[in-house]
Amino acid sequence: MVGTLSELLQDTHEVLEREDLQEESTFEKPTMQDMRATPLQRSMKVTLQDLRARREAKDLQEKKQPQVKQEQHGFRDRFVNLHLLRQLKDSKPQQDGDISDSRQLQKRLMYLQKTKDLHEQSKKGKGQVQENCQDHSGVQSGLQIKLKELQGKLEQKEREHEEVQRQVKEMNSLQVQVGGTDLEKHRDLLVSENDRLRKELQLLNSHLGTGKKLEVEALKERLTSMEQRETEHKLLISALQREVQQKAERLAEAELRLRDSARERVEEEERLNRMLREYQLCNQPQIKYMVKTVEVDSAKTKVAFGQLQSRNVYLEEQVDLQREALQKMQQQVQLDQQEVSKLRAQVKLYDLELDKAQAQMVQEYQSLQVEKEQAVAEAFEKAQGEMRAVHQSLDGVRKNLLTLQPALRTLTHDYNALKRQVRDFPALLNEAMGEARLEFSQAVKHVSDANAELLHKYRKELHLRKECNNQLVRLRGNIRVFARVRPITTEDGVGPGAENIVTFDPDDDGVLYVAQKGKEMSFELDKIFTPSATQEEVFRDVSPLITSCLDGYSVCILAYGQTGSGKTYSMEGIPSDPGINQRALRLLLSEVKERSSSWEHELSVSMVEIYNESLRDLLGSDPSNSLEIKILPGSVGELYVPNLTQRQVQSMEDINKILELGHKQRATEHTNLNTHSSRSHALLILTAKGRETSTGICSTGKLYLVDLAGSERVSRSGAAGERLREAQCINRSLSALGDVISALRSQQGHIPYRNSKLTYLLQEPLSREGKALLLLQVSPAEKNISESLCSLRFGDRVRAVELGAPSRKIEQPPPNAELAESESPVLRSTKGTSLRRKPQGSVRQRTSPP
Ligand SMILES: Nc1ncnc2c1ncn2[C@@H]1O[C@H](COP(=O)(O)OP(=O)(O)OP(=O)(O)O)[C@@H](O)[C@H]1O
Repeated sequence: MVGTLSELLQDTHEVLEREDLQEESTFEKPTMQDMRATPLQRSMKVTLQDLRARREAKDLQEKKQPQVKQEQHGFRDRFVNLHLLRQLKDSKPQQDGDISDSRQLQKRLMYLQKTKDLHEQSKKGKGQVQENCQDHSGVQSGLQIKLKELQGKLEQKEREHEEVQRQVKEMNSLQVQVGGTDLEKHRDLLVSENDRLRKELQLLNSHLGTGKKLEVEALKERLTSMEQRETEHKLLISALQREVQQKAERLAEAELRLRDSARERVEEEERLNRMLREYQLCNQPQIKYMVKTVEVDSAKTKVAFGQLQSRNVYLEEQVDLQREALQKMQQQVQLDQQEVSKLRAQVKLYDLELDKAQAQMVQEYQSLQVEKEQAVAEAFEKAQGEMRAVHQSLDGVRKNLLTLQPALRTLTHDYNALKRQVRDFPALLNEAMGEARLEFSQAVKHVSDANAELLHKYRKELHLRKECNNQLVRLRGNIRVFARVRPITTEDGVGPGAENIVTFDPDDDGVLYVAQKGKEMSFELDKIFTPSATQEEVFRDVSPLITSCLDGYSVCILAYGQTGSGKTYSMEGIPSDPGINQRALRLLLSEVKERSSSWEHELSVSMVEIYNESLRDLLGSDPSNSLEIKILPGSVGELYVPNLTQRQVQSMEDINKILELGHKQRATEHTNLNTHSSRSHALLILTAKGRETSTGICSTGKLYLVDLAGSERVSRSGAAGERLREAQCINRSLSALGDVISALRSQQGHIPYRNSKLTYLLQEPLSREGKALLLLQVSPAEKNISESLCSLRFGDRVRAVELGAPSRKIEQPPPNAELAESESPVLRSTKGTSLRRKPQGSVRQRTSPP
């Protein structure tokens, strides 16, 4: 039994080790499937492993059952052997009372021995069951206590065994005293058998002692690990409980047999008593002697027997107690069995679920396998196709390579050559760049030289063209048209309206551009003065015309333009920078001086104003007097202005006084457009009478310097009342001027000079006998664009007018010069200037202009 328990523990140890290994193998080496499995699959797998472990534990228990059965068979065999031995002993006939006593004693001894063995077996089985229960319930302390109790019981049994041995020795001594026969031989055999059994018992006891110690140590060692694996041990508990149940059954069977043997013992005693009585009846004397002896001995034996009986009763009580414990254990076992059945049912459920999960997993695995195989097959086919394509392209590439190799060689050759060229390229490039730069600079220089030369030639040609044009203009008698563009002033204000819209051609001083609504209009005139042109520059260009009056020409310079365009600035100028009027007088004075060696000149100046179509003498004592223009009596349409003041000028002082007086008397009024806007036409009329000292030829030239009134529209000036009338008069006179120009341009037979005082007064210079220059004053501001364009268009029309070759007015000296002088209207009167008179002897000589 001890060996069986050790083996059982060993098996348990091995099972646990196997489980450890399985756990290690399960948890340390997850397969690829585990890694790919879903959480449900993993949990199912864990459950499956748990169930497998439980099933293995169950299998182990089932394996243990044959061992237990084998042990049961061993017990049974031993019991049968003892029973046969007892029968064998019993089958020997008792020859005498001593033998019968000894047999009875031996029977008793055997009975006691059997009882002891059975008790020990039951005790061992019970102890084993208890140990197993304690072991598998995991209650170590209880196990140790039970172990100690068992050890105590074992010691007690050993003491009882020693007591029995002592009684046996006493029986042996009694037997020696009785003497030996065949029965004694049987008795010796029984004794020797008894000794052998005792030795076996001692051996078993020693095994039990050492085995128990080893088991306790092993159990202590295993206790920690068994606590950790409580769940797995429960399975073992159930298995062991089953084993306990079987052992309990076996114990019950042994008890039955024990009862049978007790009954047989009673029957045997009765049979022996009966035989003894019969024997006493047959052999009375011997029996008598023997009875005595037996009686003597029987008394002692009876005492021993009584003791043994009391002992037996005690043992039976113990057996009953053990039986009760056994019944409790059986109940516990039944409960455990119920638990086991529940667990089995659960296990079956788990098995079913496991089977289902396995089936599902297998199905999934198969479907996945199929998908995988399909995917692999498709990928394989695709890869094969791609491989084929790659092979084909590779073949093509190989062929191309073979064909391209010569080309590659040539390309390599070319590449090397190109590489060399590239290497040499920077040097070549630098060289070429240097040469190119040199050539380019030379070419640029050449071109710039050529350009400069061309420009020079162009300018020269332009100048010549101008000269020719001027010559032509002179020959044709065209009215020359100059334009002067004033700069932007503070009076133009700020903003878009004050933007400059006039630009110029840098190479041609006769072209001007006006930008209107994104378009650019060009105007070609005889000369254009930019805003930067000075009074001196303007005067320089008009001075030849001015000096021609000393030669007997009638010359007029008209400043035309809208209010504020700079007419007065150009004609009068400012004190620090005088205009054409003062400069002209100064020039004429200097010319007169220059020509004084051959010519005697007399310069006289008149200043008139045409205001509201009335002619007023600005140098007269009463400028408000209106003068009339009349035809000189006795002349052919020669005009003169009666009572017009003429002042001779011989010096700069005279000029300044005259101009100051005239300026002071000029009517100026405020308007919206110009704070000092001239509301009248102002005319400075210079008469240059000359006589050539050597020939006596006289010349009369006239210079009309006209500062016209503003040409703006009435609505724009905001005029009303008196101002409106002024504006209407101004416009009417300017309109008359335009009509005269148009008539002249179209070379009409009738020129409407008399339509206004202005044109009437300017009849001579605006006729074929005079020279005229129109100085257009232009405002560059965007807000004045319409007036500027009107002025420029007017200038365009004027420019087309051909007056014809001008004529000098010279007079041959009369035979009686004194008389002639006294009768000359020019020299005779300072009052009443003769504008045109043809006295006898005077001629108008057409000459080329100087
Ligand atoms: N070339 C110029 N350089 C500098 N300032 C100029 C120039 N032309 C005109 N101005 C200035 O423009 C303003 C108007 O000029 P100005 O009085 O001569 O105009 P206007 O045509 O005579 O006007 P109105 O017809 O009303 O008499 C003046 O202040 C004048 O000094």
